[in-house]
Amino acid sequence: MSSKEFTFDEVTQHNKEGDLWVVIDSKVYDLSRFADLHPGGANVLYANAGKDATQVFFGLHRLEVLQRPQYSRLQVGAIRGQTESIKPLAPGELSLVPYAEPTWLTPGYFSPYYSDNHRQFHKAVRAFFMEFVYAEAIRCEDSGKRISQEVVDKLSEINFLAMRLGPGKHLKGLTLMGGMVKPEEYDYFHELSNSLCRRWITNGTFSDYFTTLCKTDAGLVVLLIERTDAVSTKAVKTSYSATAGTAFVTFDKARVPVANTLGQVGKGLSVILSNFNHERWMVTATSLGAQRVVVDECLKWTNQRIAFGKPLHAQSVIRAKLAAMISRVEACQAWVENITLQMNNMSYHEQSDKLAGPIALLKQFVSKAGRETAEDATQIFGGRGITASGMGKIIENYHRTSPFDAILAGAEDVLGDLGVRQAIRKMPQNARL
Ligand code: HEM
Repeated sequence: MSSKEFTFDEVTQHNKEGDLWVVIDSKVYDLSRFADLHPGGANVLYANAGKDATQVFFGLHRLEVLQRPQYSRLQVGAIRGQTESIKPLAPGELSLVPYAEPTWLTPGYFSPYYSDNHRQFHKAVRAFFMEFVYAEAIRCEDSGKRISQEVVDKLSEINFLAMRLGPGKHLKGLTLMGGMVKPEEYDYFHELSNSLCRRWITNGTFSDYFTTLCKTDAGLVVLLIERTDAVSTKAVKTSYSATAGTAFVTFDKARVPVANTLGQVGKGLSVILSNFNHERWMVTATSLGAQRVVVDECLKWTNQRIAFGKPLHAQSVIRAKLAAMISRVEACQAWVENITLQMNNMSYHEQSDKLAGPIALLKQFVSKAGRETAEDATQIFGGRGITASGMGKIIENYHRTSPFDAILAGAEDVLGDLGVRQAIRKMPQNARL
């Protein structure tokens, strides 16, 4: 990238085919030779030759286009006396777009639930994911390949997978996030605060061990089955993720040591059910993180996309959609945080008794809200919301993958039913109108 400086008058001289410069956010690009290669065609570039194309550029491209090496090298200098104002977030940096972050992370707002330690922890985890995981996750989603051992090792270094199991005695003696939080102080709000970071499930195709519910003459039992020649897996293509490793697993006379029995023989179902509340809560937390990203994308897009001379948000129908999605994500956040507070203060058995119903209803509500938001966002982005690259790629991804949240750990209808049945079970005998 050149550090040369130009006046705007100098740029305006380069205004024709074969000698074509534009200014984007104070930076000067020489597109003379690129014009014929431009995916959007040469004519649109000729129409902007020698001009400041910032607005028109951001109506059609994501910022990341300019950061790709093959395009960043088209920059020949900058306009004298001006500095760039449009920058990507640094790792760990918070979005300043309204509602893109929950209030506990927004300067000037308050929360009864989080301490400064939660905030520092969240910042460090977010920075870690941006620095070490995000690029790899995107690469593997495109290729369907297993994540590298290097990233797995990085995650192990901070004991991320152990933290994903929630607070508890399994954390004893571990150094969490480089010592940022003591194992005995790690709580469900720390875990919730991780939810703004994307992650993927590695199972089936990549697993070394399979936690399996088996039917025996003595009843159901859960076994930890090691991958051997007797175990084969076949990748299953899904609409939600290439890196989820979803697989069809076949066991052919696999033998398992008695020591690999989880729980008691005949009580297998209890073992499987024992994790459900935490898993369902975790799904609501990750859905919430994704919904915030969608709000951030939609507010930016409706602000920068100019149609008929006005930003998209000049249309009341667009503002109504934004209002609905903001309200939904704030409602979800408030409910998730309330449940998280209960989890922090209840024993495992109290949680099983008092929270199974509320968590089931919460998950139903959050995943439905997510899918409504996915629909609204797709309408706002139009054709770009259904293309997997370019401006609407995150919306396309969320619209395609949000049904995952509606199914994983219990489908919406089943959870709604469970929530109400739990409430009915707890009705006082003498309750009358
Ligand atoms: C440094 C300057 C530019 C670069 C590197 C660039 C690069 C690209 C790339 C890579 C795409 C493919 C879509 C994507 O990945 O988002 C694209 C699409 C497009 N570009 Fe550019 N572009 C530049 C400037 C401009 C300008 C000044 C205009 C003016 C109108 C323009 C109009 C378009 C259009 C109309 C499309 C198709 C968009 C769509 O189908 O949604 N580009 N450009």
